[in-house]
Amino acid sequence: MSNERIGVLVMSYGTPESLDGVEEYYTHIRRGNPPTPELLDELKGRYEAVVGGVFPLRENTNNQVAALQKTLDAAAPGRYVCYQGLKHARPYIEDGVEAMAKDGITKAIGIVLAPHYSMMSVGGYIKRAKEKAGELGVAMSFVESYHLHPKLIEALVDRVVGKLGEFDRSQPIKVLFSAHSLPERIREMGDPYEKQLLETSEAVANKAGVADWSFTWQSAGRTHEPWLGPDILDTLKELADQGMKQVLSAPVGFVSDHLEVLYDLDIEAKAVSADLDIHFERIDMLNTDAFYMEALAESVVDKDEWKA
Ligand SMILES: CC1=C(CCC(=O)O)c2cc3nc(cc4[nH]c(cc5[nH]c(cc1n2)c(C)c5CCC(=O)O)c(CCC(=O)O)c4C)C(CCC(=O)O)=C3C
Ligand SMILES: [Fe+2]
Repeated sequence: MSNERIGVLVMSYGTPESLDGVEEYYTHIRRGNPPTPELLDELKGRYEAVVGGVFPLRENTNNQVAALQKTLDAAAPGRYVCYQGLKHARPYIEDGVEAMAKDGITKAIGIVLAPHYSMMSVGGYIKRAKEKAGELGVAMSFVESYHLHPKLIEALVDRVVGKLGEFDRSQPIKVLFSAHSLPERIREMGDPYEKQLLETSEAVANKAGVADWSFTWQSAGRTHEPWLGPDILDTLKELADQGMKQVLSAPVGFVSDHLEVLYDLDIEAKAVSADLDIHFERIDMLNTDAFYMEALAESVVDKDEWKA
C-alpha cells in the first residue's frame, strides 16, 4: 500500500459568474461563435427569471466537490484529492488537470457530475481531460457512467416516493422522467445515452412501485437540426388530452439545481401545466445527497487501478 495521492477531477457543466459573464459562457457553448443579441437576451432573461441573476449551479458544484472530498476522506483517508474542472466556465477542465500537475499529482481519476454517458456530453468532457493530461504527463482513468449505481437509484427512489406523498393518491399520477435532449443524430452514432436514461428510469420506477411512468426529453438546444423528442411541453399537452391531472417530474439526467431545472421545469413546464389544469410537482435534486456522494465515491474507488 503506497501513500501516494490520487487526483480526482470532478467535472461539471459550469455556469457564468454573473449576468455579465453570460455572453462569454454562451460563446464557449457555441464553440467560439458569439450568440445573436436575441439569443443572448433570451438566455439572460432565463437566468434573471430564476433567482434574479444568481447562478446556483456554481455553489452547488462547489458543495458537491467538497462533499465528495469528505466522503472519499472517510473511505480512504489521505488518498484522494479532488479538483474541479468545468466544461464551459472557469476553472475549465484543462485548468483542473493543470492544477493537479502543479501539485505533483501523476495519477488521477475523472468523473462527471452527470450519471449518463453520451459521446456529446460526458465523452466530450473526458476527451478534453485526456488531452491535457497527456500533455502534462498525468495518467488518468475515467468513470464513464454510474446510471445504475444502487445508491444513485436509492437516492432517486427516496425523492420520488417522498414527492408522491404530496399528490392525491386516490387519483392517477403520471411520473415523467426526463433528461437534456441531444441532437437526433446520436442515434446513428450508437450512443448509449438513451438506453442508460431508460434503464435509470425503469430501475427507479420499479423500486418506487410506480407503474404509470414515461420518459420524455427537455431543454432541447436552439439549433436548426432535429433534437430528440417528445419534448416535455408536448408530453404535458398529450397527457392533458388523455385526462391526466397530476404529474410528478423526475429529471434524472440532472443532479443539481440549475437553469434547466429551475427555469425549464419549475417556471416553463409548471406554467404550461397550470394552463392545462395539471398539478405539476418536481422531485428535489440530488445536490449533496449522502447516497449520491457515496455513489460517486464508490465509482471513483472502483476505478482506482493503482490501489494495493
Ligand atoms: C447533455 C447535456 C446536459 C446534461 C449533462 C451535463 O450536465 O453535462 C446539459 C446540461 C446543462 N446545460 C446547461 C446550460 C446550457 N446548455 C446549452 C446548450 C446545450 N446543452 C447541450 C447538452 C447538455 N447540457 C447541448 C448539446 C447544447 C447545444 C450546444 C452544444 O452543442 O453544446 C445552453 C445554450 C442555450 C440553450 O441552447 O439553451 C445553455 C445555457 C447547464 C447549466 C445551467 C446553469 O447555468 O444553471 C447544464 C447543467
Ligand atoms: Fe446544456
